[in-house]
Amino acid sequence: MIHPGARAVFFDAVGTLLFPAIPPADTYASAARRQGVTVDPAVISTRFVAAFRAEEAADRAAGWVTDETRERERWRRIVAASLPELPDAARGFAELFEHFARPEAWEVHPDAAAVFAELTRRVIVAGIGSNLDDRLTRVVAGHPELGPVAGRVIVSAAVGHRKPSGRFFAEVVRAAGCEPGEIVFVGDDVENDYAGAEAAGLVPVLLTSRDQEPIMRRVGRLRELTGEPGASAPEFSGRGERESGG
Ligand SMILES: O=C(O)COP(=O)(O)O
Repeated sequence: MIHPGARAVFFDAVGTLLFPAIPPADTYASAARRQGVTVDPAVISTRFVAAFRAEEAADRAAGWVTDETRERERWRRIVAASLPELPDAARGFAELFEHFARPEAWEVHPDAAAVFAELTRRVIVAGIGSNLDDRLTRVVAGHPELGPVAGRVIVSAAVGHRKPSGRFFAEVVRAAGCEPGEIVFVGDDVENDYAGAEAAGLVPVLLTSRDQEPIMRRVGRLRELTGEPGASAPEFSGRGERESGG
């Protein structure tokens, strides 16, 4: 799946390399319980997805512009919309924002170390391109197996534009230090990762267990990127949901 002329591979973070260790809705429900409120995680999940999509729609309308302040505001609004019954909304947001900044809140895809080792062997540069904010640096630093990408973590809040903006992918190209067509971008989101990278001239690969037409370049699991068929190892999808949770 990595074409012969490739000189760099950049990975999306959430849903590709990193997965919430606990389903985000359960983490939200625990935050509510600490304030004496019981909320069904299934209800939280439905509200969360709607709030997450609303924030994405607002970003699209604003030309995908972002920064650290906008990211905090995104998550403050998503927490408020997911847990409207919290007596102390500010406390709930602060606890959840901090929770997802901790390395132990996340699991690394079990294929990651083997894939990075193979990229190193082929002298291919590896990095991360994520819509998460500055907290990602702390999360990556807390997982030794992410060491090979730790020096090239590109987050949209620092770039000033979110995926799928071409401005974001231009920064990936700059960090990779080669031509767009020499960069493979791997992610689980059809619009933000696959279509965004493709429009910017990078070579996209979708990580998905579903048979999605007309996506031509896809892998069922990370290991297939460097040539190993997925069938030899059990499927890994992470215990958490696709969205980062805060
Ligand atoms: O959805 C998020 O906030 C995390 O973004 P990512 O999937 O680009 O890492």
